Amino acid sequence: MYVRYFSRLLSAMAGPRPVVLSGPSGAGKSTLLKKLMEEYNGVFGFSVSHTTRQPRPGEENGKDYHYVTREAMQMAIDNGEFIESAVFSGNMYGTSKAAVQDVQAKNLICILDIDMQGVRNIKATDLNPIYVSIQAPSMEILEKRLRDRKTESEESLEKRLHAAFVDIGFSKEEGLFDVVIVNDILEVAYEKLKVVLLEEINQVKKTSMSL
Ligand SMILES: Nc1ncnc2c1ncn2[C@@H]1O[C@H](COP(=O)(O)OP(=O)(O)OP(=O)(O)O)[C@@H](O)[C@H]1O
Ligand SMILES: Nc1nc2c(ncn2[C@@H]2O[C@H](COP(=O)(O)O)[C@@H](O)[C@H]2O)c(=O)[nH]1
Repeated sequence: MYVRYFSRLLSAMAGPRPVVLSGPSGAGKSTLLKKLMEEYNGVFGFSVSHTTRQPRPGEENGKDYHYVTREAMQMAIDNGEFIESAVFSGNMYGTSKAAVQDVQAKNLICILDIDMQGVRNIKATDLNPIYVSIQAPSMEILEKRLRDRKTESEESLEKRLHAAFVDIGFSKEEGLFDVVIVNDILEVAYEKLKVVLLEEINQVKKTSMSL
């Protein structure tokens, strides 16, 4: 009984486990993440990554990403400011230590939206997140979603589809992800995601109620 009590106490003190959302570009990670943030106000916090890609219309510096030059990003990486970084579709992306700490300091569930290289790099850290892979139902549907989003040039689209092909193979690797969710019907995928995160959501709600 005491063992269970102390292990619960220790896990509450450690704060909620972060969540890694990964999967091909266009699979629906940002869409699902946005729904979580809207439904659970004050439960989740987004780890704002750095990137060297240009902002898309509607994206905000400091909210969607920290948009930086290659030189600034490389310097920060060399200074040890990042827990992981990767080159994706010709641009640099990375999770700074500060991005994660900012969210964890508020005792929120930290969500990282990162590519497969990031997943492998995070595995080598002590972050201990829940790893969720979001997949589209097929390559054809993925391509249609990416084209319809109208954010990519033909060149960028080709690179992203190639990365997606590799990603789909890796997502089947034993033990890499805690769960793989196929995002076909959005509401169904969202319900599945909530079930996976329920324990952490309840922990944050309970802690904030007792404060
Ligand atoms: N279940 C779904 N059914 C139909 N369209 C969807 C579904 N989920 C997402 N979409 C649409 O597909 C497009 C890609 O989704 P989203 O931008 O969330 O993908 P992503 O995985 O975050 O991509 P990236 O890694 O490039 O940021 C968006 O236009 C979104 O509205
Ligand atoms: N390894 C990392 N990957 C990241 C990070 N931030 C985003 N990403 C991934 O990049 C691609 C493309 O994103 P987009 O916004 O240009 O469409 C996508 O798979 C993201 O998950 C990061 O900090 N590290």
